[in-house]
Amino acid sequence: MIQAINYIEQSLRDSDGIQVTNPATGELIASIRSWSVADVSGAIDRADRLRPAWAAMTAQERATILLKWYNLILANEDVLAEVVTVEAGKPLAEALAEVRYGAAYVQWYAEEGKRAYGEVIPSFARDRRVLTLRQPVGTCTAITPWNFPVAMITRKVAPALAAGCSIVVKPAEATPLSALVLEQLAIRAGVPEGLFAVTPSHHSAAVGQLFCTHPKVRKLSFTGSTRVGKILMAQAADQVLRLSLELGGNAPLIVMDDADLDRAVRGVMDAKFRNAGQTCVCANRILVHDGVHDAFVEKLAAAVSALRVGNGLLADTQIGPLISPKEAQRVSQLVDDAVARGATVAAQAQGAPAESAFAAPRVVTGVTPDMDLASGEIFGPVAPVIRFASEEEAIALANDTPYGLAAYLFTGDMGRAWRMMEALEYGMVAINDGRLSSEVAPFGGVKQSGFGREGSAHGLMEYMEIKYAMMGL
Ligand SMILES: NC(=O)C1=CN([C@@H]2O[C@H](COP(=O)(O)OP(=O)(O)OC[C@H]3O[C@@H](n4cnc5c(N)ncnc54)[C@H](OP(=O)(O)O)[C@@H]3O)[C@@H](O)[C@H]2O)C=CC1
Ligand SMILES: O=C(O)CCCC(=O)O
Repeated sequence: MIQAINYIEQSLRDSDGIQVTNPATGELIASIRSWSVADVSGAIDRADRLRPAWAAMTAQERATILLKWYNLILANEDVLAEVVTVEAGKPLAEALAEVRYGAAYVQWYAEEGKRAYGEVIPSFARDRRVLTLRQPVGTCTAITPWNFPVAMITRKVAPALAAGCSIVVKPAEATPLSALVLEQLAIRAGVPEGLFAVTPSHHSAAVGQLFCTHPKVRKLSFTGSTRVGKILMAQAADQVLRLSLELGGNAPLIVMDDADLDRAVRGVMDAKFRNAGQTCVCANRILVHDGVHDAFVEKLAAAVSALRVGNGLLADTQIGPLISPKEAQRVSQLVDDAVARGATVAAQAQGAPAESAFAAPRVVTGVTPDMDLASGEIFGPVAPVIRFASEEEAIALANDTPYGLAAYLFTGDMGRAWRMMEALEYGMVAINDGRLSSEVAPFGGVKQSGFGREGSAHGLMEYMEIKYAMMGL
């Protein structure tokens, strides 16, 4: 932490700043500068002034700097992981995995930026030539959440910089420290100071509005709740601003009666309990075929009861706190409501201190789709189990939600896997596995989970425009 504090010294302020606390202990970690809307506006102007020189560089020159940034992130991975753990709560091993995952986006886009090819299209006339080129969108903005304080930044900033854009980022108020360290490492790598600017602010709504209305801004990329995504989309209409929205999810995880149950349990442990259930791709409803329901629940209950809950800095912790005591209370209320309506807590891990940000990992059976535990995004370590009797019913239940981000399917029949994968109305489907996130793959949703893709070659195109050039001979 001391090294991290050295990196971000300039951002540290007295008690009037943003108070960053450790969710595991409630302790104050740092008080940092909260940017005013006028200051953020100035940061956008500056990023816009620096942009043309950056865009004029070759992709290879930008790649060299991005690869330096990648190496600096890895060289400082322990520092960054500790910052992630103390500000977001996730266990140190998971924090380190996030830092490496986040760094991988920087490496990927350093390389992919060199492949932003145009086309020569067979012409519509003998005396005309038709071509396209890819050009950077311009000055971009991003708003990021607290659940992945490193990776949600790098997967927006790396493609933006690789494409030749500048970008101003407002991180979540709960987790600005990782973002500030990333910014300092980027500057050390050679990214001109201000081209990628981090502007933590108490005034999230006003900064969001500024990002949508500042005349120099050409794009906003947002990861967070569907509620805020809708506000931003409405605000962006006035400027016809380009948007990428990565919003909430309600991921089904379907276990068919021909599935390998041990594999399915491992899948739930990955897809449900990663980051204590606080990811938008976390399995939110475990749909289990009648024929294997009891056997599956028994295995899942054993695995969940054995989870070790505690402070993320302790070596054997598997489940850290939620981001705040309020979130833990909200998750408990969802479980209480389901139980009052007939559901049962079939298993619970021990060790979550009461009246804190910790929430006990639980398996809840007898859940029906009308319960809030099944219809909303839980964002906590609770696995609600819903029974079904046929493939058709599983698909109908899975698709019966306004969300469409990720879905998981466990089956031993490859024909069924293909058929069901096609029928699931989701941007991402994992078959016989609980993890699908990777810098090489396009991450994103359909329906009210948003639009746009992050990662892969598609993620670069979010920061580029196609220009069509026609030449008469
Ligand atoms: N898709 C995903 O990855 C995520 C989904 N969620 C879902 O959202 C729920 C609530 O989480 P929460 O953190 O409140 O998510 P939010 O959508 O409120 O926050 C995400 C980001 O948006 C900012 N923000 C908040 N209000 C506005 C606004 N009016 N205009 C512009 N930016 C705004 C936040 O800033 P600040 O924090 O500084 O207020 C933060 O940087 C979770 O329980 C979960 O269901 C949450 C996080 C990530
Ligand atoms: O919850 C999120 O928004 C972050 C996605 C996590 C991932 O990349 O897997």
